[in-house]
Amino acid sequence: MTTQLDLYSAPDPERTAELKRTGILEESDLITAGFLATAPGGHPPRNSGLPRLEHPEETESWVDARVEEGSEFIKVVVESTDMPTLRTAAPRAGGNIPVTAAVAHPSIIDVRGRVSTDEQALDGAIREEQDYLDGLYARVEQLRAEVEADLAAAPAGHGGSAQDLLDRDARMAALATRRADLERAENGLYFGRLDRADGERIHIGRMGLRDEELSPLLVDWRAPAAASFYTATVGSGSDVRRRRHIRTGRRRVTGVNDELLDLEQAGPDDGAEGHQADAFVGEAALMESLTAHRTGRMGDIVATLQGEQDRIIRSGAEGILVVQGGPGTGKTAVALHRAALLLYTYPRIAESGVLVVGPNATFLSYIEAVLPSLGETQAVLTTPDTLLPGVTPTRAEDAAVAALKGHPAMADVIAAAVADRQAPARDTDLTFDGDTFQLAASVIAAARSHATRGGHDFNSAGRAFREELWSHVTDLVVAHGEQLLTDVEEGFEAELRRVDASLSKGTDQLPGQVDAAGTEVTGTVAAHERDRVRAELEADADVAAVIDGLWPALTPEGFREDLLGDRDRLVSALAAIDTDQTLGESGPIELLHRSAGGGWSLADIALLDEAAELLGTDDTDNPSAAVAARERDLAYARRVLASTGTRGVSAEAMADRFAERDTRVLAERAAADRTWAYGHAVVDEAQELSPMQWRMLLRRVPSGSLTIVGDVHQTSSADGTTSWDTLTAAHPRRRWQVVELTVNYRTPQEVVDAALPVLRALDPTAPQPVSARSGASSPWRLQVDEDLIGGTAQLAAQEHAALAGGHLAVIAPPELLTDLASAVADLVPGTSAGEGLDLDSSCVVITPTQAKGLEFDGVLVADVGGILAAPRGLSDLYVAMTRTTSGLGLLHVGDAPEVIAQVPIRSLG
Ligand SMILES: Nc1ncnc2c1ncn2[C@@H]1O[C@H](COP(=O)(O)OP(=O)(O)OP(=O)(O)O)[C@@H](O)[C@H]1O
Repeated sequence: MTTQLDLYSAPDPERTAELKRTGILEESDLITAGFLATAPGGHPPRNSGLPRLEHPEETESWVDARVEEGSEFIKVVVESTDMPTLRTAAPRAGGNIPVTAAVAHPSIIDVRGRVSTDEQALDGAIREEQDYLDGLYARVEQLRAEVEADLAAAPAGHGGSAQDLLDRDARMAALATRRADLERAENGLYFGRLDRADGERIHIGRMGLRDEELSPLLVDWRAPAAASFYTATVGSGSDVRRRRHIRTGRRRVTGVNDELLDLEQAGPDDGAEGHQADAFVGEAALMESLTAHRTGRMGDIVATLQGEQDRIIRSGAEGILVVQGGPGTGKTAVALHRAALLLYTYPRIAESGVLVVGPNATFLSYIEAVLPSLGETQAVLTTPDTLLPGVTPTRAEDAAVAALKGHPAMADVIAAAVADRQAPARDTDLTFDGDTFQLAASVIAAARSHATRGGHDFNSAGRAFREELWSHVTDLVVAHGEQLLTDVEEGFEAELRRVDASLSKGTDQLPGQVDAAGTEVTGTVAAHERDRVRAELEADADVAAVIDGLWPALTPEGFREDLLGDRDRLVSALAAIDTDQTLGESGPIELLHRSAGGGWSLADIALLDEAAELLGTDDTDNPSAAVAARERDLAYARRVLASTGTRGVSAEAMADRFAERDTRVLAERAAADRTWAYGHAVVDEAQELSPMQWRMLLRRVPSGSLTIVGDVHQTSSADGTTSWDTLTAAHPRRRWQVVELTVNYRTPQEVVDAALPVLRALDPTAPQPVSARSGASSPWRLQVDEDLIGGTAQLAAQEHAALAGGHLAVIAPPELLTDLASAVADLVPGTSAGEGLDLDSSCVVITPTQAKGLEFDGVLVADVGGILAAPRGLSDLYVAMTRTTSGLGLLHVGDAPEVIAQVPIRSLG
């Protein structure tokens, strides 16, 4: 049964009196106002402490009230159900607190506490915004109809040149994009309004819309005109008088919150909240969003961005912006919104795309919907292990080997190893046609010096080197031939003289100075004869082996195998650097040598990329990419011709046009090309990257425009960054700026406080983190000495049931994962774990590394001691404890580790 409640209603005084009489409300409870609104579907937020609805389609109601200074809390009393009463976060003075209560039988909901508002003003505001929203949708419908008409009117595609077909293709693609844009309008199209002192109103939304006269109806949130929606505060000098947040559910306005920024203008009953300079922007809308259920996927926060976040998002595209921030401060959200803003603002970035790098595939699934929801598809989402097209790491590797391969000195090792492959200058013999020729060391050295002049890559320089040697060898062979001819000639003349003498008959002319093949028998070889000699030389496998061997064409993969698989080569390359001091004394040669063969590891990717950069492309040996591209173009051309019924154009001719104008979408082209120059890159969980991975990444963005977000207290990889100074110092020529986010939007203050000793153990000087809300969680710990797996699984089942459909993560050390996942799955069907983690599952069992960047309604940390035992155990524990939006349980074997000792104990009940 669906129950509809009035959108807004004042509390019923009679009913209130009855509630006081029956003791549900206390006499001292002051009820000044209460409002209800309904939105079908959904569940109460986890933080409400209310059970999930068995039939969520019945109703979900929320109460929105302004809480005045001095109030401690507001409480929602739900009569006629046995649901607990709700105590929300202690309100900030002057802020709005949304309270969500799910009511199966909503006979009455009252708000108590000192709350006040003017429901008539709100009612009017909602009607006003509903009218505006209706107008926006009318315009959207009109634009949609135009796009559909254009699509229908597009020529069927018969006949015409290949160029015409391509133009038609491009036009259809543009119309389809426009249609997709307009479809996005169904979700949160309009969310903000600014009233300026001069009476101008700006309506802000997910996209820009204009009326038929081209006057703006809706300003895209990214446009400069929208900036003050996120940043204007009382006393900030802006001319904004009122900021209004409009909450919508599809095409219906469900709530309005006003903040008056020009307090002198605000009357006492303006129906709006005053705004403190340090308060949140649109607090009611923000709190509603923060306490909503997690879905397993990140959503955009475009309606509730806060000032410090907005300033980062809008800062210019130049240089590298490092955003440091504790857990939950919105770094990921900010980085993605910044990418959307840059794509919108700078055409040159849109033309070359944005690279988004995240720590693992699960994290990419978690964030993948954010940019499309903001209308941006020109981004390539990737992880460090897929940054090198065509190479997939399949091999696990020791942390010590991985750390060694990630060390910045490996760049010198690779460079030295590459140099070692360039023509060692020693006398070298080769045999051709039964004769032995010598390439003198001095000739090889000169050719090498000519080839490396001008800073060419290894393979280009190698081509020049080999060409010089081929030419030299040809000279040697030709000279040898000339010598033979001279010898023959001299022998012939001697013979003639002998004959002359014997015949006593003089001669001054030899028969035929030029023979039939054009060879000048006087000693100079004709050009075409030289070419013939060169061709014969090149066809000689032994000669080619000697010349190619002096400076071989190399692929990065072959080079890496040759290097790591050959102890002598390693010794020689490592001799280039002071191994004791730079790579440690743990036997770098042995560690690296051992890691040869058996596929690629993650750390190999950056080494291969470094090698690829120095080696350059080897087109001669690798035509396959070009062949594959041609086949793809041909197949596509045939499909287009077949589907459009075009005659008179061959698939080959059309494919030729594709080759000139690659029809793959930008993101596809970029992802397949190692040398693609992205317009901007976003690097998330950036603290995890090794110095060698940084070199690889920075190469992808020659413009040097990057947004790097991370937290140096959450670093878990052995070769990751624990100070941004190290990173900036390693690349002094780049332009760096480090900024900080300070407020945790994910984790309630109680959890932040519970994690504080861990943070302080990591860094005693770390600033005290602040959360946006409190009162939503009571972290606990429990000693589980016997049957850790079974005990944890049981607790997980209990917690999962208590979440009533909310998302639970059990975070455990890697060695427990398999057993724990199967034990939890026995009790909680549908539990997901391991590779290919299903984020839609309401229960997951994961390691701290896998949990990076994710968030859940509740978290159970299994075996705190086991997590702390890892090389970066404190960081891992800090990550694990800060993934929750509400509940946190910590399980430990034996005495509680010191860093969690002050968390209250929960007894097994
Ligand atoms: N202004 C905001 N409005 C609404 N929600 C927000 C806002 N800022 C952050 N959040 C929410 O807070 C949560 C944490 O954000 P996010 O994952 O971006 O933080 P983070 O700094 O990357 O965290 P971590 O370092 O722990 O991975 C997300 O659910 C995000 O949507």
